[in-house]
Amino acid sequence: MHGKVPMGKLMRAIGLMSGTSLDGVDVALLETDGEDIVRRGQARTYPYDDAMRRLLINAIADAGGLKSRGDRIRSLAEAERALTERHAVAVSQFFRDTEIDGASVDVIGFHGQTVLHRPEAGLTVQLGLGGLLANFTRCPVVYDLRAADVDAGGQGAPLVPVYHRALTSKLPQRPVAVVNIGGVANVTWIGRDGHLLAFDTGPGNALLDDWMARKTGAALDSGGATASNGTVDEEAVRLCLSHAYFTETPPKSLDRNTFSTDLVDHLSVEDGAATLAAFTARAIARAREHMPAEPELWIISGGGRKNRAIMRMLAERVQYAVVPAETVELDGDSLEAEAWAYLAVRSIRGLPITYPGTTGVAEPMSGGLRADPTAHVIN
Ligand SMILES: Nc1ncnc2c1ncn2[C@@H]1O[C@H](COP(=O)(O)OP(=O)(O)OP(=O)(O)O)[C@@H](O)[C@H]1O
Ligand SMILES: CC(=O)N[C@H]1[C@@H]2OC[C@@H](O2)[C@@H](O)[C@@H]1O[C@H](C)C(=O)O
Repeated sequence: MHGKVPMGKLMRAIGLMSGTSLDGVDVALLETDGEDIVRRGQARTYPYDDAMRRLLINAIADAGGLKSRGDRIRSLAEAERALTERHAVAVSQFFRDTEIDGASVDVIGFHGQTVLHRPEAGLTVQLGLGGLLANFTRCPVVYDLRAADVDAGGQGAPLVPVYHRALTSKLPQRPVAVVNIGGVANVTWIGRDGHLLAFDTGPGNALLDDWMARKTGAALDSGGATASNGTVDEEAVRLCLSHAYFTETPPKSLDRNTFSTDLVDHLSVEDGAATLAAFTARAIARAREHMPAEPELWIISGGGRKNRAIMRMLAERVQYAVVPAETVELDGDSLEAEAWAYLAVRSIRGLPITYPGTTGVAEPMSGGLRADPTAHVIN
């Protein structure tokens, strides 16, 4: 049942997200009309192995030399093919693990892997072969959802805000803030009338991950235990927060590698972790400087909600409650994958996915490319 679906009808969509932390493919099922109706289904994560992660790290390094978004220099072509195959495997594993019938899915929303994000130069590059994934999965695929926005002068990120609005439409608190703490952190502010303001706040966990890997060999600071045992170097945090990015008026977005751990290099593992956690939390709190009114609730999604140091430091600096997504019956691990399912349905229906308040485009606009499976050739 891959045919056309009339407006207003629910579609069954799969969302696929591979975020900046390079930890794996998040897969989620959603039933939605692309507007207010959102029925969240099952979700799973399929972690990358070391070889895939290394391929992506090399691709990100090589992407630094890209002049146009279509070029696939050095390791990029190999990484793009491997990434697409890994997503196809994740989809078939997902159908096996959840016993969902793949033929009942109307569309797949495919984020791909961001390897370069320089919207000021009109460039955002997500690896991912939509046509190949459509053929592997035998399902229509919507991909490249950021490109049209950047071509129209937008930031190309964040794209999840319109989904945040749908998810929070029934909550009594307004304005509400939804923060995703992944590799990078981003916030959506939703006003009483549904007005959206969204931007990347600063680092998420990427600096902390890099720090832990370099100092201890661990992939992350599990639960924020190391950061919780350290002392924040106030001067280093002050210097980190003196970066011009924080006073820039949104819309604005970041590349994973905009910030570095240089300013904490002289510290112990624990103090460095505490200082980086404080940098992330205070950069999020500083987002309030750009908001028209104080959010009455802060909902946190992404892996960073599991870092108790970041959560505590953020709660200390904002006026209202800071809660993990689960407190309001959302899933903080699958939210972005769900968003890509939602965005794919909006794309197919020609509904806007980006707005002046989210990416800075002049008018609300849709985006995304659609690839349908090609007919089987019978020899
Ligand atoms: N148990 C945990 N304790 C502390 N931190 C954690 C835990 N689990 C995951 N994280 C952090 O969460 C990050 C992954 O979060 P998430 O999967 O939301 O990011 P992402 O989607 O890849 O990134 P982005 O949203 O920036 O694209 C890792 O970098 C890791 O540091
Ligand atoms: C260019 C890019 O991939 N940006 C990501 C990244 O990861 C978090 C933050 O930076 C956000 O801007 C965005 O992802 C989310 C899912 C978004 O577009 O809403």
